[in-house]
Amino acid sequence: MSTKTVHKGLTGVVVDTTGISMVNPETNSLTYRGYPVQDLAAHCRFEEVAHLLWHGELPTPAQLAEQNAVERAHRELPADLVSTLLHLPATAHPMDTLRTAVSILGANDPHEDENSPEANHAKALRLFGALPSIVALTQRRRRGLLPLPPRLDLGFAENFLAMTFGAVPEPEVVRAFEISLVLYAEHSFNASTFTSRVVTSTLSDLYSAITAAIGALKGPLHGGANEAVMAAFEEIGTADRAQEWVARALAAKRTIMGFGHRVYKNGDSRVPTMRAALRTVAELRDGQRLLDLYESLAGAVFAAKGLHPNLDYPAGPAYHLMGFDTPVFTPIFVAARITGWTAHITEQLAANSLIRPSSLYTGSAQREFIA
Ligand SMILES: CC(=O)SCCNC(=O)CCNC(=O)[C@H](O)C(C)(C)COP(=O)(O)OP(=O)(O)OC[C@H]1O[C@@H](n2cnc3c(N)ncnc32)[C@H](O)[C@@H]1OP(=O)(O)O
Ligand SMILES: O=C([O-])CC(=O)C(=O)O
Repeated sequence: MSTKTVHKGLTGVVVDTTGISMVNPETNSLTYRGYPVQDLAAHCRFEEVAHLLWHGELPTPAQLAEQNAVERAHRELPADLVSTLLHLPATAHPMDTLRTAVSILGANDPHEDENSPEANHAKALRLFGALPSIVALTQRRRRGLLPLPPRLDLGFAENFLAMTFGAVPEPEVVRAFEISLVLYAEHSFNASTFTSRVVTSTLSDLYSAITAAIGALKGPLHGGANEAVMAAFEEIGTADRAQEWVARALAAKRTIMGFGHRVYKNGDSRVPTMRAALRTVAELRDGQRLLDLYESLAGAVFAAKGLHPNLDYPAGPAYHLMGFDTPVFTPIFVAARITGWTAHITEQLAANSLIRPSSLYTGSAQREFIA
């Protein structure tokens, strides 16, 4: 009889230390490098939060200007990348397009295999600048529109939206979008970040770690839930149908996307901030019907199962009201989480140990081979 204990799903297993963020389920709080995420969302540009995650401190004006200059220089996508992306089927999932794009950027980077902190920071900035352009291209292509050039006079969030929709929207919508980026930026050892650390631990390259992380984020139990939330809203239709829909879904043992969390059991610390951002967008974009459905479904799920919403629940409808197609929601999450992923890759390399857990064998006993 084995004395090994199986930690299914690694629940509760502490696999390493991190100085990047702290998720505290007891107090329902999340801090990035010590700062409460709500304060960062209220007061910081997303670029400042990116600097904080990468360097441990908020930037001085000079540091921010320097980082912005590099990020903006990467917004223009290489022509061969654009041409390859335009050859992918127009029906490809935008997460597949994004994963392919990162892979191509890696293959074209002569410094791909350099793993010094400086080389990897340069790659992080390259992806930080390029990802919104790839997401915008993908969204426009879905609507039969040509890609737009980047706007180098604009900040990260404004440029992202202008490249997608052709103009900068109302300042309140830009702020709501930027708040979502700050909230999505980092969340300790979630599945995609852990994936990036596993790949990094083999001393593979940053682009390989990020393509793997994108694959992990795509699943509906993780980042893909923000898309699945919209599918549920469409299925339910109106607020008055939510309770009956929940009863049927739970009776059929369906998972209700956008609810529950591996770490937070009493509510996701980011939800109130994102819910307020959703409300702002809903007021500007005729979203009362969606808001009613949001509240009614949340109430019905809590009443039936005691589950709280996670960040994907308010983010999905907010992106919908901003004008994004549902399959583009998780790619936006990627454009934000690239900051957290790359901070973790650097942290992993600074004190690396190959990540290779053990397993408890339950297959056939050893037997004789007969040729
Ligand atoms: C940004 C993010 O990635 S946040 C996460 C996004 N993912 C989702 O929204 C997907 C829906 N949620 C889920 O599938 C789960 O809550 C997870 C995967 C996020 C967390 O899973 P776990 O930590 O394994 O869940 P946990 O052990 O707490 O589940 C307890 C019970 O609640 C149930 N449960 C948890 N979440 C849900 C849900 N969304 N719908 C229905 N039942 C659920 C589980 O089936 C389990 O039921 P049981 O005791 O009868 O078997
Ligand atoms: O922490 C998790 O398991 C998932 C999550 O909320 C995130 O990655 O933002």
